[in-house]
Amino acid sequence: MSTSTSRGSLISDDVNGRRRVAKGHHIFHSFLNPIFVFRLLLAFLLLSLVSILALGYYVSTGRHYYATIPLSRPVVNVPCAWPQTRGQGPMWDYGKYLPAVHEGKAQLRLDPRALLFVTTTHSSLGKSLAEWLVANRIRYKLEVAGKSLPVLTNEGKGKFGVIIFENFYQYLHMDSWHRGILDKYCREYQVGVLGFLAPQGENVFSSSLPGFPLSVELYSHVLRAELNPESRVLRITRPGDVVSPLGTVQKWVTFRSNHSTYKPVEWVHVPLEPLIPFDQAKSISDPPPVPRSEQKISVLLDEGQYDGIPRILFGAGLGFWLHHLLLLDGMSYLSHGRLSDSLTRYLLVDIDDIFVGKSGFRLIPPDVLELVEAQRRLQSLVPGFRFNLGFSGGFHHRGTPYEDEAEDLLLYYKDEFWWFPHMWTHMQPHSVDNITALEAHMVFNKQFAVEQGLPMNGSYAIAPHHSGVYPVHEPLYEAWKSVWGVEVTATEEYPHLRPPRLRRGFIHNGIKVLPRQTCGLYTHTNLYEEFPGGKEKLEESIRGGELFLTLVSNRVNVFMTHMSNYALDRLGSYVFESAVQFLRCWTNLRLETRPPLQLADIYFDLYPEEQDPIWGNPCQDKRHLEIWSKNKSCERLPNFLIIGPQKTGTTALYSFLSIHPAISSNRDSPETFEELQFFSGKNYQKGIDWYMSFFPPPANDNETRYLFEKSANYFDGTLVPQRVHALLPSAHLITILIPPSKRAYSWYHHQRVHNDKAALEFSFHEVITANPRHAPRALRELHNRILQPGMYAHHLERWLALFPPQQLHLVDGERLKSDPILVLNQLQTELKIRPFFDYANHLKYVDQKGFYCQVDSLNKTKCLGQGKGRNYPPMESASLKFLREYYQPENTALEKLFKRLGYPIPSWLEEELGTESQNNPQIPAEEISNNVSSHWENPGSQ
Ligand SMILES: Nc1ncnc2c1ncn2[C@@H]1O[C@H](COP(=O)(O)OS(=O)(=O)O)[C@@H](OP(=O)(O)O)[C@H]1O
Repeated sequence: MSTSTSRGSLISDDVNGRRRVAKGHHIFHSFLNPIFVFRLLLAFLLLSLVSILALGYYVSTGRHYYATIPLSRPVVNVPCAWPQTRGQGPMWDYGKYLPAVHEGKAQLRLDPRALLFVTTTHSSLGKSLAEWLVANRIRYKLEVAGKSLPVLTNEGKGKFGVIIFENFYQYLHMDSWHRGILDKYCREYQVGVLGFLAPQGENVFSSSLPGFPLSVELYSHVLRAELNPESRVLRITRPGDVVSPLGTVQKWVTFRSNHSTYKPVEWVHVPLEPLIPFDQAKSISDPPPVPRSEQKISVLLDEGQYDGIPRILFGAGLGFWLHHLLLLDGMSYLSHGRLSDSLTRYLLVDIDDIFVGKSGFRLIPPDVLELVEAQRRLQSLVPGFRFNLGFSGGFHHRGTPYEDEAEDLLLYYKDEFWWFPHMWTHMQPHSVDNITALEAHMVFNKQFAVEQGLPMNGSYAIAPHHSGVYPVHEPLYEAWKSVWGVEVTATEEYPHLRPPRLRRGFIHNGIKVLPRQTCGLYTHTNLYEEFPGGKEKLEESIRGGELFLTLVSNRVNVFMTHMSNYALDRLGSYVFESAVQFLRCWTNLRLETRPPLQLADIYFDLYPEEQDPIWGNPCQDKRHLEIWSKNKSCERLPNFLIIGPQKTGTTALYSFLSIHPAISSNRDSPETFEELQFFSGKNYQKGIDWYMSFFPPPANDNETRYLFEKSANYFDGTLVPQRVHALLPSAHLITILIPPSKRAYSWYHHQRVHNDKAALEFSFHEVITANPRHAPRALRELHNRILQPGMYAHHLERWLALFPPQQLHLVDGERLKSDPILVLNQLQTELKIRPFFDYANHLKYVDQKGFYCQVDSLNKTKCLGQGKGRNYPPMESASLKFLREYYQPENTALEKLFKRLGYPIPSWLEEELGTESQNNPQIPAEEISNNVSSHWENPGSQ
């Protein structure tokens, strides 16, 4: 039945379809009609339902939320003197002041490295200076001032391009001998000194600097600062404007001089009369008068005319953001450009999860239009700039109709942007161990990209929550390559999220991983007024703070943002437009952009040393643990390692330890047998999943068990200590030492058995006495490989630089041969292995072999193979004599090392040093560390 009104008539169809017409005067009577009342009620109910549905729609579209946000979004506003005055010249003509060129014509023999003198290793400015150098990848050597000087030259080359003093007074008060050496170095190698004048005393003072025609004054309050646009120091730094307030600096030192060697770099304005605190002013409408002020020099260049050494002096530390830039420029100036970096910075802004977000926090059509506009504005500042959009197709059209409309609009503008894939449903790849399942997710997303005709940037992908990129989940890398042909990704997590300045890149399994930066915006950071910690914090980050310094210090910047950052308040566009404008105002840096693959090539060309990763321990970082497969466990990593060196009895110790019921070794590798040689060779590139796969999975029986591995070439591998320390920082390290001459001889015979050409061609004596510079290559190499590992002290010091002595266990290899039972029993105690296993019942001396061998449960002996305990003629006395002399300095250092660590001196070492007749001096009890091992022969006690 339908109803309609027509000119006062009520026309209705009855149930039989006949049309009934009621005249107007009948209407009143109709009100009393119960059918009419019922209909009215029905109509009212219908109306209510429609209203509820309409309200529901309105609420779900997100428009309501949109209406609640402040009408005024933050508007980009970067005051800057130069854009307005450029070419018009009322202030300065900035057109004239191009970035200074610091490189001179002279060929300077200088390393691009800084020498940084700090007051103490914990002093705050010293720490900030070191951190800033690290962030800018500037190599430096840190020294505590007041101690002796480091070696300054190497083969006629200056080792440092600039000398920095955290406290310049320490340079001034250096003893004359050291000051003389340092100044001589600076003059001869044309190196400058950069110093900070730490304020001394509380009140305003004035004093002269000893030895210089220069006086300093201290001010506890300055009004504003500005740069000298004519300063030849300014290279990265551009005098953007007059700036205040001045960061966290409490006190300023200013400089005064009449000598022409001194030139201002930065000025501050100091008040001429005491300031009236604002709360004491009569009223807001009657603010205190602008105080009269005087300009003082706060950063000073000494051109070196006075004493031949150029210097740059800072009247305040890095608490004032501009000083970060001036420090870089100062180092560049004083090192004649040896410590200069390029002025180009690359910028890529990823918008992850372009379809992922809660309703109400998603883009609506005006946001999309604004995103396109913001991109156009950014393009005028960063040529070719495009937002890089990450998508999970499974979330497409999951918003309200209005939000879905925005996605349609975004896809309409698809060619304006770059696009890259996430997972289809935004799932975390580390939670899927099966490559096929991961590939299936990716294939869905790929189909989506094809259907939508997305202009894929190609070869770049990002994993949701960084999962699987680092710590590496091998199936992700494999699936990425097979489905998308991924060649580049990025993460914030390598080596760790914090501190951001230490984030680095690496290459794994053919995929280049770039470091990713954050701009302070996360999925929930959407409203300017509600920015966590206050909007001032965001402004500070943009205007000289963290975001600004990130852009300055990173040549390649890949930023992570999210879709919701471009909805609501559109903070994402605000932040990047402001940051880019601020950077352009205050620096001469040129911002450029490139697609990810090109960026990755640029990055690894700049930093080739970063290509090889250093695998960290996922269990040492809570965040890493969260994005690590539940099926992986750090219990599958070894507790201790036998690190070598080769030919010292490592196989014997390995096989004897393996008898212990609580100790398990790795399973054999098809290529390198019982040795995995993970940390020392190309296996390291295979990653930690590969390494862990050789160890038994955790047992369910609650029994404590100890895992270990032995690879005898770890001992002298250059990168090995660092790699082991990164993955196994609390591992115990066992090293076995025998006379280095004997080790060399054993290794020579080992090489002959393995048909090493040079070993077969040359006698042992010829090999060890070969000229390391002029001998044929094969001989030279053999010479080095035979002799190098015997530099015991040198190698042990490299391990000790990273591991505490308690984790290093030195085993006397001669004692291991003669009394392995004692050695193993003692080692169990040192390594705190439970339960104790008495080896007396499990090892037996076998005359035929000439060594101890295992005894099995049937009382049968099992000796090591023929390759261990070979028969070869004794070493010629001439070779022995040569080697004793060759190793003499190293053996002397080893003796000292033993004493330092609290070990008794083994008899073979005394023999090698020719000191066996002297009494082994008793080590005072208090010097003997817990590490003392009775498995060392102590001739003193014999
Ligand atoms: N119990 C037992 N059985 C056999 N051999 C023993 C044993 N204990 C120590 N040694 C000595 O170990 C030397 C081999 O050292 P490595 O096992 O470290 O060699 S390798 O680097 O793994 O190739 C080997 O060197 P060579 O004598 O030159 O063959 C042995 O002297």
